[in-house]
Amino acid sequence: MTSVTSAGAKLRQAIAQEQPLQIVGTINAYTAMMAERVGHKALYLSGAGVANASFGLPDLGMTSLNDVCEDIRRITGATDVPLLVDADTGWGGAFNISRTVKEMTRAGAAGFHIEDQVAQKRCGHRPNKEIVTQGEMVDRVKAAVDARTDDQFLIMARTDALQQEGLEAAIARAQACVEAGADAIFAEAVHTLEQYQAFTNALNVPVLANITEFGATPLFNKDELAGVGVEMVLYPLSAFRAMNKAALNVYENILAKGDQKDVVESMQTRAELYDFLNYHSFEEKLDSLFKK
Ligand SMILES: C[C@](O)(C(=O)O)[C@H](CC(=O)O)C(=O)O
Ligand SMILES: [Mg+2]
Repeated sequence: MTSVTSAGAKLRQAIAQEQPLQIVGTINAYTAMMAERVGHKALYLSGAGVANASFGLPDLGMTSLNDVCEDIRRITGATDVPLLVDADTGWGGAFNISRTVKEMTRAGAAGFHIEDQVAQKRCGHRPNKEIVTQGEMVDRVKAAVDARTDDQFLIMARTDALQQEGLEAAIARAQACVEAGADAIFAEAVHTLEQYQAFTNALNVPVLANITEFGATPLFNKDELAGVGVEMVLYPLSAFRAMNKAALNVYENILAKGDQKDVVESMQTRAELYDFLNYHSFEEKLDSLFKK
C-alpha cells in the first residue's frame, strides 16, 4: 500500500476504494465531525451552503474565495476526512483560478470542482443557466491543472451544459476537460440513469452524480448509480436542509408555547454533543495540567 499523505491523496484513495464513494455535505466543523464519526469517507463544502448558511445569501455567485477558504479551514481543522470543495466558476480568469487552487490547497481541501457557468452563476438545478464556451471552460481547467502545488489535489470539472446544449454537447465538453487534465467530471442536473451511463461510457475518469433534493435529478440510490458506472455520489445539502427544518420547528415552538418541552425529544443531548466534541478529554487535560 502506498502511504497516504495529502488530503488529495486521501480523496483519490477513497474514490478507488469505495464503489461508489458517497460524499456528504457538511455545513460546518461540527457536522463534519459527526459525519466523520459515523464513518463517512469524504466530505463536501457546498457553495450554496457557504452562501446560505454562513452569509444568508442565495447561491448566485456572491461569495468570494476568502469566504469559502474560511469555512474550509474550519472543517479541515476539525476532521481528517478529505474535503471536496465547490469552487463555483473559480472566481475569475486564469490567475484567479490559480489562486483558488493554491489557497484551497493551503486551507486543507482535497480537491475542488470548477464549473462552466458564466460568472453570474445560478444553482445548477435552476432554469435559465448560462454557460461559457467550451474553449473558455477548457482554459479554466488548464489554469487549474497548471496551478497545482500538490499533484494529488483533485481537479473536477463540472459541466452545466446539459440544460442548454443537450447530452452530446455536455459529454463533448466533459471529454475536452479531461483532455485538458481534469481528474474527474461532475455531470450536473442529469435526469436519468441512461444519461449517467452515457457520461461514464464516454469518459475514462470518475464521474460524480449530484443527488441534491428538490432538483432536476431523481433521488437515485447509490447502487443504481454504481450500476451505470458512477464512482462518486454527492449529497451536498441533505443534512443542512434537515437541520433547517428542525431549527425552524424549535423557534416556532418556543414562540408559540413559551417553553421547549415539546421539542426536547428532537434535540441532540448535551451528553451526545460532548461525546462528538471529545469534551471530557479536554477537561481531563485541564485537570492533569493544572492539578489543584
Ligand atoms: C452542488 C451545488 O453546487 C452546491 O452548491 O451545493 C448546488 C446544490 C443545490 O443547489 O442543490 C447545485 O447543484 O448547483
Ligand atoms: Mg454550488
